[in-house]
Amino acid sequence: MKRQCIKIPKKKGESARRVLLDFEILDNSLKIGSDETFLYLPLSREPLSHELADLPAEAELAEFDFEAQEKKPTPGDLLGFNPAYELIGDIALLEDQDLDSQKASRIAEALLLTQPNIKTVVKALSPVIGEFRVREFEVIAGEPRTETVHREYGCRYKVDLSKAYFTPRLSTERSRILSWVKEGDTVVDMFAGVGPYSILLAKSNKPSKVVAIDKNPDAVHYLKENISLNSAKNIEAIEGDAREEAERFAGTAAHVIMNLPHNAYEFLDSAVLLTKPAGIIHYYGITPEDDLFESSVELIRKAAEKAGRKIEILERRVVRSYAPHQYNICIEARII
Ligand SMILES: C[S@@+](CC[C@H](N)C(=O)[O-])C[C@H]1O[C@@H](n2cnc3c(N)ncnc32)[C@H](O)[C@@H]1O
Repeated sequence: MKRQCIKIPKKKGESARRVLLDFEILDNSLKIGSDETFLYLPLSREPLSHELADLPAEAELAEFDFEAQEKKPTPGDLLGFNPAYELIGDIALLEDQDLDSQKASRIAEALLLTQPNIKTVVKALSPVIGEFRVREFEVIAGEPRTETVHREYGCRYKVDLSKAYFTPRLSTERSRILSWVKEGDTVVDMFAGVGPYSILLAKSNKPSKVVAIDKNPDAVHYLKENISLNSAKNIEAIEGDAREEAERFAGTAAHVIMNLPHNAYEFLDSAVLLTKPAGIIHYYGITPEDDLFESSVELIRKAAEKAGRKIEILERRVVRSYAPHQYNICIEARII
């Protein structure tokens, strides 16, 4: 099957393969291709510019007709059904809190047997709750821990899932926000968690400064560790309440990221305060299907009007389905 790939002279093939593995963009379901001079390394997605920059200079994007790898047994082959799980670093998370312990153990065993990248299987004991948006877990099998390192777009995020929020499900969303940011912009990430938006943005070298705020001391502990793990520059990690910190950075932000979907509306005054003229708020919400955007747009408009400003809605989109008839949405609003 024809696929996009990295074409590289054979003598540089191994170093290119390692870079692609590191960024998790080598498609392992396909056999690496070759001819007399070149290797063809299949890609699982379009590489970002900083990922391409890390490849040997001789690397180029190309197309190649690949053969599929021989099929290894899957968890579904052992179980007779495909188990639902989320992979965060080397931890597989079974999200169904109603899963009985016998079935959970069978799934865990099948995952550990067939997926060498999984070292621990945990089951969620609660939904994401509280001000810090964390959940409780039970380790079902494997190494007894809830800390892991997750790789995303060439960045590494260390996180203890029982202490700070993290989900890989927003990875596409994070790269979408990256596409909004321009050279020299100041970005304020009001609810930064362990840093997946802030660090990706800082690593792109586009913003002149990223201010990453979180109230959860554990999240900020990992945020700081992740800043050094990724050698991210021009980023300031702040443990504090976004509302209070907004005073300090008033009028500076070209972009304000509000990734606290259940409560972001309570912080709109602060987000407006943060924006410089024509700055953009990236507002996340959880909304019902019969009012996906209208009420949220009104809340943004009211917060802007209170500050004597106007809004222009640039984009609105459904990020993902959240619960029956409820959606995680994002609105991009320019504050004029
Ligand atoms: C849904 S999580 C998002 C984290 C991160 N943006 C991500 O994508 O992984 C929301 C974060 O907001 C933080 N938070 C909640 N209230 C806050 C406040 N008043 N000020 C700053 N951070 C807050 C929580 O601790 C949590 O880490």
